[in-house]
Amino acid sequence: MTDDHHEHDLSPELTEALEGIAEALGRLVDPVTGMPLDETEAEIEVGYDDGTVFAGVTLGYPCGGLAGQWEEMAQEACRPLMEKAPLVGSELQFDLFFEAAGTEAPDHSETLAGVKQIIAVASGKGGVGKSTTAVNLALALVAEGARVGILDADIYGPSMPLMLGVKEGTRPEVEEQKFFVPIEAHGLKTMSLGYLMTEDTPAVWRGPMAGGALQQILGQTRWGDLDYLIVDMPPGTGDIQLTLSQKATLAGAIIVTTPQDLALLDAIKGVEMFRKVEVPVLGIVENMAIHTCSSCGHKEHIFGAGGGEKMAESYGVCMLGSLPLAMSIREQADSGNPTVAADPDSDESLIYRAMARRATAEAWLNADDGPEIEIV
Ligand SMILES: Nc1ncnc2c1ncn2[C@@H]1O[C@H](COP(=O)(O)OP(=O)(O)OP(=O)(O)O)[C@@H](O)[C@H]1O
Repeated sequence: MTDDHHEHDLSPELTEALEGIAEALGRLVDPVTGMPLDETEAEIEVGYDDGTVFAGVTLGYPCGGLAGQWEEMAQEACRPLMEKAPLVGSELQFDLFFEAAGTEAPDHSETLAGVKQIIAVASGKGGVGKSTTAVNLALALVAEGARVGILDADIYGPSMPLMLGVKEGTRPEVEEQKFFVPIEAHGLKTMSLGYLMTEDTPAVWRGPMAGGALQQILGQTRWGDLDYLIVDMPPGTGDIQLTLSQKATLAGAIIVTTPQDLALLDAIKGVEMFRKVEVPVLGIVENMAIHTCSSCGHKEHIFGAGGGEKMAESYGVCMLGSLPLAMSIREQADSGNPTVAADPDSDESLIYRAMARRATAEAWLNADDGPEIEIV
């Protein structure tokens, strides 16, 4: 697509050269999806003004961490054209943009109207590090350039207030007697059952009532404009999880597992549950997969290597990545400053960021194929 802003003053040679630039950009292979831009819904815009070629690529997932790589790829692909008449002597200014695809959700309440995609983070069983992963993935999306909210729907142990360093006893503001205002932490809009529970209430929220409570908290929070709302689901694959998946129009689900056989079997149940309700599984995260010895740095697959990968392959889902069992991940989460917020360029943070890009890229590709899924 050629920007027609200045087209009337462009010579036919210049117009042709700019079209060549657009074509060269269209052939670039997106490092995250592995697809040439031409085969995706990426938008390419090219314009020219006073010795500068302006080129922009808009992707459907946030990708700020790869902006430098894109710049190099674009400059290299366009160089042959930039070195030839009529562009020789001009400069190429390249910009990478992001625009999340919206999920059509006519049944959504007004509070969710500004939310483009809801993504669930789930696990087949408890204790695999689902909440830690959900929080770090949400922060990773912020680091990549998205507006993100997170709903802690873990009724059995809402750990988010602690993990995000929200002071005990902080309660969300209530507007018009029925809307919660999310609490901001580390650049995220957050809402948790933990903000509403007191020592006496947990029992009331659990069990059969929980599904309704979650539904209510999801719909009664004024999320505002968000690219992604991450829902940290309760562990397991029972009725509560199913209800939430059916009632909210989910753009996709991410499943967290550890590499042990039993956890993997439970993760398979998770994949099957989402498939049953036609929610696309965006991928599997393998957590606590490798142990690094804190004194000698030796790395070991304590539960055996490749379990998550094999499972992902045999179920036709994407393996988003593996996280090590790392003292830093636990300590940072437990002290209210999760890894990606504490050190966005550490090795572990880069893994979370790559996984976040890949998962949202999957959601983008899914949004392209055919009709939106709507379950009521
Ligand atoms: N990769 C990791 N390395 C080290 N510790 C981790 C890692 N991931 C999570 N943990 C730690 O494991 C514990 C359990 O994690 P978390 O609360 O995220 O699990 P969960 O699956 O959400 O649990 P539940 O289902 O009980 O809510 C926490 O103390 C957390 O800090």
